[in-house]
Amino acid sequence: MLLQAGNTTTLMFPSLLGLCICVVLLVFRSSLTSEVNRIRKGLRRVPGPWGLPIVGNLLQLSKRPQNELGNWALKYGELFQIKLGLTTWVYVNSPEAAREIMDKQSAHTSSRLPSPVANDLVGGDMRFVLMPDNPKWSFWRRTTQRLLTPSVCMTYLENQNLEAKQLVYDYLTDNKNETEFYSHTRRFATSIIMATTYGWRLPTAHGEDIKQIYHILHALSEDSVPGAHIADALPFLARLPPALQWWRKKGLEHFQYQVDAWMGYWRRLQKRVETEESPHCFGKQLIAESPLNEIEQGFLAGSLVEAGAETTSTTINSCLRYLANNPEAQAAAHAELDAVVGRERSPTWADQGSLPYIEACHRETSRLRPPSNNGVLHYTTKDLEYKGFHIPKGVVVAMNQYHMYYDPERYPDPEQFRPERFLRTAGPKHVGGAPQWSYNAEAGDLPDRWVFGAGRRLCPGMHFAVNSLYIGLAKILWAFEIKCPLDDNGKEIKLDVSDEGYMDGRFTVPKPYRLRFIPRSPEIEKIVRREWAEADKGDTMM
Ligand code: HEM
Repeated sequence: MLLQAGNTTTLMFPSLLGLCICVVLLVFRSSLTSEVNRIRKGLRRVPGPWGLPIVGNLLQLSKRPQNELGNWALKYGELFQIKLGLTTWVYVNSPEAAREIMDKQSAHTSSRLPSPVANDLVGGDMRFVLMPDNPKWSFWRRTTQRLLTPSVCMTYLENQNLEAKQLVYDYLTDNKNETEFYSHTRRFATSIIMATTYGWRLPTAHGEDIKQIYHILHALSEDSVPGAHIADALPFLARLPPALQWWRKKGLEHFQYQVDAWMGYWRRLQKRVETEESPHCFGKQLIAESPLNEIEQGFLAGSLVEAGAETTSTTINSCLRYLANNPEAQAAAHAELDAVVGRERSPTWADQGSLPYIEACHRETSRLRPPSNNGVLHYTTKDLEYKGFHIPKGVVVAMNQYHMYYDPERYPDPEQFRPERFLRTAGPKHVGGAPQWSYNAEAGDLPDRWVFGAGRRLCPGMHFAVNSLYIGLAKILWAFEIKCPLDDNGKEIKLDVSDEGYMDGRFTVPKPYRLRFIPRSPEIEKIVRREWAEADKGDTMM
C-alpha cells in the first residue's frame, strides 16, 4: 500500500508541477498580450476598486452582488471597472451612459464574453443568449426577430389567453399548502412558450417536460455566475489539453442533458409536422424556412424556451409577492378593472390599452427585481470612448440595472412598490389590439425598458413577454384578492421582499413562498370555472 501511495505521489508530482508551470506561463502571456492594458492617448482609465492578482475582485462579490455593484457605482460615478479573473468588467451606471455605450455604440458592444465552459462546452456553442457577435449569432437573431415581430406575436394571443384562463383556475382550485400557485405560474409561462415554439401545451405543473426544462434553467443560472467555472474566468485554461481539463466531464454531461431535452422536443415536432398534426408555431416555421441543420434548429428552438420561461414566470411570482404586501396597489388595480372590464367577464386583449395600471404593476416589478443580478452583460469588439474614458476592446460592458432602478432621484422611495410611478410615462402604442412597445431611447421616457437589455442584443421576445405578463396579471387581479399568509393567531405575515427572499444564482428567482387567493366574489369564482371549462373543451393543442 505504502509503495503504491509513494509511486502515485512520485507520478503525480511532475504532472502537477507541469500543470502549474503551464498555468503561470499562460497567465503571463495573456496579461502581456491583453489590449485592456493599453489606454488610448488623451483618454483616462475607468476607475475602480483594487483586486487581488489572478482572481481580481471576484472574492469581493457576494452571491447576489447587486449591493457591492451599487456601492461602487456610488463611489466611482457613471462608470467603474473591476476584474473578474483576467477579464475586465466596465459597469455602466447611468441611463445616459447606457444609451451612449450600449445603444448608440451597439455595433461594437453587442458581443458576449468568451465562455469556453458555459457556452462552448456546456452549450455546444449553441446557447443563443451566450453566443458572441458573429455571423452565426446574427443569423439566429434575424430568424428569431422575424418570427417574433409584434404582428406575428398577435397570432399567439389566443393561446396566451387560454393559458391565463387555466392559470386562474389552477390558483382557485389547487393552491396546495398555499405554495402551489408558484408552480402554476411556472407552468403558465412554460406552457405558453412551449406551445408557441413546438405547438403543444403543458397542462400540468409537475410533468416531465417542466422538470427537464427547469433543470436546464437552474444549471444556466448557476453556470453563468461569474467565477462559476474557473475556465470562464481564466479562459486561457481552456487551452490545456482536454485530459487536463478537470471540468470537462461534467460540462459534457450537462451538454448531453440539453441535447436529450431539446432534440427530444425537436424530433417530436418533426413527426407532428410530417403527419400534419402540428398547429402553427415557431418551430414549424423554422422547419419550413430555415437553412440551419437539425441540431441547430433544435437548439435555437430550445433557446427560446430557455430565454422565455423563467423570465416571465419569475416576474409574475415576484409581482404577486409585492401585490400581497401592498393592498392599496391591489385596490387601485381592482378599481381600474371594475371600471374597464366589469365583473361579468374576465379581461381580454381588447382591454389591454385601457388597463395602464396592470402594465404599471409588471413594469414596477421589473424595476424592483430585474431578471439578472449581475446586470445585462455585453462585450466590446472595438476600443471605445465615453466622456474621456477609454473602454478597451475585449472587456465586458455591464449595465448596472439595480443601481439605475434604485436611483432615488428618478424613483423616489425606490424600495417601495409603487406602480403609479409608471403611469406618468408613455405606455405601449397599440397596434390592432396588441401593444407595440416603441422604446424610443431618445425620448428618455422608458428607462425601465432596460429590463429587456439594449442595442442589438435587445430581447427579441419582449413583445411576446409583455403580452403574457398583461394577460396573466390582468386575469389574476380581476379574479382575486391576493393575501399574505396567516400566522397561528390569524394575523397576516408580511412577505420577505429582500434579497433573502431570492435564490442564489445569476437570475432573480424568488424562493417559493405562501400566498392566499381569495375570489373577489362568488360570481367571479363561477366565471373563472366556466371560462376554463369552455376553453378546455376547445383546446386543440394538447
Ligand atoms: C419578462 C420576460 C423577459 C425578460 C425580462 C427578458 C429579458 C431579456 C434580457 C435582459 C436579455 C438580454 C439582452 C441583452 O443582452 O441586452 C434577453 C435576451 C433574450 N431573450 Fe428575453 N426576456 C424575457 C422574455 C423572453 C421571451 C418570452 C422570449 C422568447 C419568446 C425571449 C427571448 C430572448 C432571446 C432569444 C434572447 C437572446 C438574444 C440575443 O442574445 O441576441 N425573452 N431577454
